[in-house]
Amino acid sequence: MAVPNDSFQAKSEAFLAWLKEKGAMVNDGIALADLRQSGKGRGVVATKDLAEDETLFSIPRPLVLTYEASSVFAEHIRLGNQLADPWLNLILAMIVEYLRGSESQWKPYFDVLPRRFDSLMFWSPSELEELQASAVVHKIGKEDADQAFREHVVPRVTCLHEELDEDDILDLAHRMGSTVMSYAFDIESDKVEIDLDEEGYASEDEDESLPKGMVPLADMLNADAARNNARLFYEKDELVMKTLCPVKAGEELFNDYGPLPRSDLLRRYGYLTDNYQAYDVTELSQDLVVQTAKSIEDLNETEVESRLTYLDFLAILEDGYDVSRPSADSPSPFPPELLVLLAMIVLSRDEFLKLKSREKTPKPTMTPQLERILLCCLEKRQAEYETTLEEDIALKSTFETSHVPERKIMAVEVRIGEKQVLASAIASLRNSESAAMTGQDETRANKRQRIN
Ligand SMILES: C[S@@+](CC[C@H](N)C(=O)[O-])C[C@H]1O[C@@H](n2cnc3c(N)ncnc32)[C@H](O)[C@@H]1O
Repeated sequence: MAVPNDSFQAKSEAFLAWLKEKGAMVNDGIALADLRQSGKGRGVVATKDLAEDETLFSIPRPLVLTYEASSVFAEHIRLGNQLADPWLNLILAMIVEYLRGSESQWKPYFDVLPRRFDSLMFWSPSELEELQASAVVHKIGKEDADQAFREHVVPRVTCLHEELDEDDILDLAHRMGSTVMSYAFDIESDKVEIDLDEEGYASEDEDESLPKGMVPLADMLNADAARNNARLFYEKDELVMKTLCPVKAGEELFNDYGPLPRSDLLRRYGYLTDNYQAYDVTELSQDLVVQTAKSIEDLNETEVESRLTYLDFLAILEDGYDVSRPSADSPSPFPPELLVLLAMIVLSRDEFLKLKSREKTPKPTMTPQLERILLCCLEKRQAEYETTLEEDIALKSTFETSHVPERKIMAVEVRIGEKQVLASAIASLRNSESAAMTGQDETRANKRQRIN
């Protein structure tokens, strides 16, 4: 008896048929699989053993959904109505193409894109409360997105669809905005050289300015931190997904979404896996750091302000500083920018003026004075969470035997990760404090011995 072709599977098949009809090449050793059982939606899996550097599929550039390729672009050029923001442009293009229904060449693609999201934008206030003091709660940006959509997207869509009211358009904008956030690629042209760091990531500024595009099928690959085995290459006429290592039949193909802390993974993609634990961070706000330093060191308000203004002028002042888990590559949990900020605000006035005259900053070197301030910052930060790490670990152990909503489980994982980062940074500072005290005791004992 034939297996019933549910609409999920039928949509996947129609999507693949559409791709091939439009000139995409798809390796017959891969399949677009139904991974809903493991909570991953669709994913790409190997159906045969694949070699390293093997082409999985290639997508002709005209199939990539970009603002420039969409039907709205020519209209905006005619009206002089373009936006400078590449994200808003793509969201607008997606809305307009989606509303064209079967008139749009991308209709079979929209049929496999999600309508429901677990990213933080869609969490209720009570679900967000489970994240406690995580700084990610302040980075969701729903109000800012609403404002940008009202100002730029709603009027442009209304011009084309008078039948839609503002709320309908806002809902669509959030849906497309979240799709773009978790599916879009930075589209490198085959000509432009961009600066990539050692791990192959563009800097945040480069990232923001690159045009954004939706690459059908390339965005059906899931990701799981260290399990990355495929990558998209930007060639002249097409975008090509290739294996990075040999892949066995039955294994899933994973793209790389970047070294994201689990809080950000949840914010942008709405899922978590343990493999991202290594990237967890907890944020110390500039305000917390500055206020703590002021109160411990009894610093002068005006002096501190002048140091902050100077760091801002040098473009090295941040709103928040990520404390991370120490690793072999980066053994200190504290970013150099945080040490520079602290070193700068505790400098004497003379030393500050000397550095300023040469447009310099202090070296990011840890000192006992900075350690004392940081320890106090971390303890204050720890107290901002409503429960302790131990309480959360005990709570997590009850999840196996009781039914708990998925979003709550993910929130508890995120706050456990952040509290572990805090606990480990606090332990490292306390160890260093007690090592310094032992060192002082030994020096004193040695002196005494010499005197006796
Ligand atoms: C670029 S899409 C990948 C294709 C997606 N699975 C689909 O069905 O359309 C990114 C989304 O896939 C899901 N995802 C990716 N990797 C995952 C993983 N390792 N575990 C669970 N969900 C994952 C998340 O919902 C994420 O927002």
